Parts: sequence; C-alpha cells; structure tokens
Amino acid sequence: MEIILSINAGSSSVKISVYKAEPSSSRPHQLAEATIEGLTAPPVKLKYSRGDETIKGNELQDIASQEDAFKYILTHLENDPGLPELSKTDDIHFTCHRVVHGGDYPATQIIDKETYHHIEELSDLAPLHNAPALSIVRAVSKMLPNAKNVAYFDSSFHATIPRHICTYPIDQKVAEKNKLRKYGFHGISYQFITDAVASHLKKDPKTLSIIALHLGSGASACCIKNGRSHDTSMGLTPLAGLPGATRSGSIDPSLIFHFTHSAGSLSHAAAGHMHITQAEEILNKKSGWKALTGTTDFGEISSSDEEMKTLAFDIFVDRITNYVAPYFAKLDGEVDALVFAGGIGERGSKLRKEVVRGVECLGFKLDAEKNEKPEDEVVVDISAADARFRTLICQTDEQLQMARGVLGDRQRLMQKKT
Ligand SMILES: Nc1ncnc2c1ncn2[C@@H]1O[C@H](COP(=O)(O)OP(=O)(O)O)[C@@H](O)[C@H]1O
Ligand SMILES: CC(=O)OP(=O)(O)O
Ligand SMILES: [Mg+2]
Repeated sequence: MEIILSINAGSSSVKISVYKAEPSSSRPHQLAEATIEGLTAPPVKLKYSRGDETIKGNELQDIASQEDAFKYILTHLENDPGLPELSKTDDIHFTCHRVVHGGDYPATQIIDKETYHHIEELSDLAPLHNAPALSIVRAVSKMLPNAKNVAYFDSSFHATIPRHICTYPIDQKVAEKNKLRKYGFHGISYQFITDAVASHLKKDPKTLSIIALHLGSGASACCIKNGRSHDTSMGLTPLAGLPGATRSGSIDPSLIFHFTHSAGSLSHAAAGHMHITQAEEILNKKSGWKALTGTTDFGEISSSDEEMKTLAFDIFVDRITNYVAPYFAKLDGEVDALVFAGGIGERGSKLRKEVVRGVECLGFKLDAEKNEKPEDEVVVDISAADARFRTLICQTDEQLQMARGVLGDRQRLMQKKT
C-alpha cells in the first residue's frame, strides 16, 4: 500500500489530504483531510475529517504562515490514533505540492535541486504562493526524508492558450528575454473541473467546452474549449483579472504610480529570494476585499448590508460578468455549462444568483431552490428547467487531482532520483 500526502498551499489556507492506494492502482482512496484556513483573516481555524469524525472551526493560536500550518497538520495526522497508516511518517511515499507558478514547466516534476531553484526563481511572479509552497517542501525534506516530493503546477493547464491570447502587446525582445506572457493559474483545479463536469455530462473531456469560475481567496475565470484552456483571466502573475481577498485584480497599470511615488522601490516584505516592490505588495496584499471592507471573509461580505461590503460584492459580480460574456463569444455560443467552483463559487449562493442574473440574456438561468440548497455532490446542476444553457457547481479538489496524477505517473516518478 502506498500513502500519498497531497498539499495545497493557497494564499489564505493550507489543505492537506491523505490517500492510500494499492501498488498498481491508479485510484487514490482518501483517508483524511485537514484544512487550516484564515491565514489572511485570523482567527486561524482547523477543519479535519476522517471517516465519521469531523472537527470544524477549532481556533488555533500561533499559526501565521503556510509552513506553520503544514507542521501543525502533520503533527495532528501523526497523533490521530484513528489514522494508523500515518503513525510512522516513513510510511509516506509521495508528497504532492501545489506550486502556483511553474513558468514553462509541464504539469509535474520531481522536486530536485534544479526544480527547487527554478521554482524559487519564479517566486517574484507569484509572491503569495511559490515561496510558501517551497517553505513546505523544505519542511517535508527535513521531516519526511523518505518521501518523494512532486510539484504540480497551476500554470501548466494553460500551456494550450493560443499565442495571440497569451502574448502581451509590448516589445517582443524584452517579452522573450524576461518570459513576459500570460501564464494563467488555478490549472490543477480547472483540470479537475474539466474531468468532473465531462463525467457528469457523460461527455468525452476532449469535447467539453465550458466557462469555469474558480472563486476563492484568489479568483479566476477560464474559457475551456474542447477540454483545453483557451483563455483565462490571470496573467503573468495571479494578480491579473478578478479581484481577490487581498488582491486588486486588473486595474489601469498607471494607477499604482499615482497611488504611491515609491511604487518601484523594494517592499519591506522582500526577503531572501523574493524581490517584490511596494507596488506588488500593495496590489497583492493590501487591496481587494480586505482594503475595501476590512475582512477577507466573502461569506461575511455577502450577507452584510453595510455600504462597503455591498460595494465589494457588486464589484465582484461586475468583474466576473466581464469575463463570462466574452468567453461565451469565444466559444461561439457552444457552451456545455457555466461552472462555479472554489470556496466562494461553491458556497456563495447569493453571488451565483447575481452573476447568473447578469448573464441571463445569454441563456443562463438558475433554479432558485437548487441554488440556495445544492445537493452535496461533486457536480450539481442548479439551472432552471427552461434555461438554454446549464449552470453547475463543482466541488473542486486540487489535492485529489494531484494524487491521481501521481498514481498515473508513478512509474516515471519512481525512476527519477530526488
Ligand atoms: N458561505 C460562504 N459564502 C461565500 N464565500 C464563502 C463562504 N464560506 C467561505 N467563503 C469564502 O471562500 C474563500 C476561500 O476559498 P478557498 O477556495 O477555500 O480559498 P483558497 O484560495 O485559500 O484556496 C474565502 O474567501 C471565504 O471567505
Ligand atoms: C492562484 C491563486 O490565486 O491561488 P489561491 O486562490 O489558492 O490563492
Ligand atoms: Mg485555492
């Protein structure tokens, strides 16, 4: 039996799932799942589930980073008497790491010295993600020396975006030298969504065309044509496109020079291999819902009638609908579904209602009751009976997607030295 630890370091949370698999099987079987959330909005809380046991909302002290969260979860897993498979950490064969920016790397890589440094070099381009993921890789190397570390890149799914869509209209010599193009992120999630929705609709994923919305602390939209990414809202970095918990999303690039005169100087947060400027610090960490409302909890924002929270909610609806209509056109109106995923997409019924209302003229329409109380399935249809196009909710699972990937690619991965 093989044990896989699948680690998803998001900007506001760390989610870790534990799977077991028979040696020749490509199907991971989940044993437990732990999430620490609220890293950008304390109190930091633990959620844990194993079989029938569930812990929800335990408040934790002294957890300030993704690395702290990882260490806490690992200790929690080792000490759970109901999880004998993990009582010896030597039992862990693979650890999968979600790495947001992989540059031009294909989907998976064993993390050796070279990969590690490559990911480190890309840290400036995903300042909320790559460095925290690497801090967990380092902790794994120390604490689980027998495990093979595998990186899964959020950017790889978007390698199929056509050149005229991923090219920025700037001096191409500079663009090529500095690798400045649209990369796109949340790709592990979009791959999961593509497969899950295709299976729900009983279609070959290669023929599936959807508009997918991954709405979490970081939010993006993706136009998926025949199972492949055709366009997405994030860009060179995860800052572009939709606003997020602490991110501005797309703004006029000149704005920052009017916001602060020291936009180009190094931020105090620059450390080690991270060289981020004040502009990047402000737009990535001091903007978005936090700047507008003081909270990053979109559940709270959605249920409040305070002026700034209502404004934040309306901004999100507006920016999301700004992507749905053009993606609909890019798919020539041949759309299998509009899909909501991510913490806000899955749990935010009011947001779904307003977004779908905003694009109703295209033929999307919700069943109010199904939207309010969706069934607890991986994919749920919440469209009205007379809607021309389907609207779905997909409970995306980046950890499961990575575990499936590791098992599918096991032989190649086992051959490579760490
Ligand atoms: N009931 C709810 N309605 C709307 N948003 C919610 C609700 N519950 C949680 N959220 C939001 O989900 C987001 C977290 O999504 P998730 O995809 O788990 O984040 P991450 O980007 O860290 O992976 C947070 O912004 C949280 O406020
Ligand atoms: C890419 C990204 O923004 O990820 P997350 O939403 O997990 O922060
Ligand atoms: Mg996430």
